[in-house]
Amino acid sequence: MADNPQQTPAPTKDNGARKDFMEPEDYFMAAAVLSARRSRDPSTQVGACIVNQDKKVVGVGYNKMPNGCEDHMPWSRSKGEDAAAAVYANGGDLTVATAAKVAATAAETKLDTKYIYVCHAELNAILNKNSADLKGCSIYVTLFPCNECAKLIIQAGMKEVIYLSDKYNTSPETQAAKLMFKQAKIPFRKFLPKETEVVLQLQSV
Ligand SMILES: Nc1ccn([C@H]2C[C@H](O)[C@@H](COP(=O)(O)O)O2)c(=O)n1
Repeated sequence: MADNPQQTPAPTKDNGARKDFMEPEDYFMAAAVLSARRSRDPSTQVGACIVNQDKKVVGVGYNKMPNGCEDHMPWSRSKGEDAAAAVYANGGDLTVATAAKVAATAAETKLDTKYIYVCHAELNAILNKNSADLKGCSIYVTLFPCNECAKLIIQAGMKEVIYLSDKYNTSPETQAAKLMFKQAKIPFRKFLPKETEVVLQLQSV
């Protein structure tokens, strides 16, 4: 050891430290998954956790309506789907449901769906940051970023994206995001957990 001061000394004996502690990456993705649980979105809860080069969490976020708008904005995915669901719920037949869906879709305006209002998890994590900037940070996300979030991630100077789900991989938003990450040389990779499940005890232990 004295020969090479750069080398980290190997532990000489077992110091009694716990061996089954959570790996850093599992912890960061778990923080994203837990943040997602805060979302009121009825179909997809998304969480994000930003980590700096010292492996410190510097921001978390989840998909939510803008502050003050939570109780007023629609969570519908499409007006047509809602109309059809309502007809089904009332015991209506498929023909009526289909007709309702077609009519509603034709008349649909974006103002009736969540997409135009909701703030994505990544945006909120970025805005919640507790550091001056996010240069060189990694972002752990439960769903692959869309094109708009990709722009934010790139412009913030983040260095990598680690994602859990890529369920919208054929959408133009995801494809555009991947194209931009590749051009900007920001690697993205699917998260591979060491632990596949984290159980939290919220009562006193
Ligand atoms: N990277 C992403 C992608 C989507 N979101 C949000 C936006 C919506 O609230 C929800 C997706 O809803 P769906 O189309 O699955 O009903 O997820 C996000 O925060 N970050």
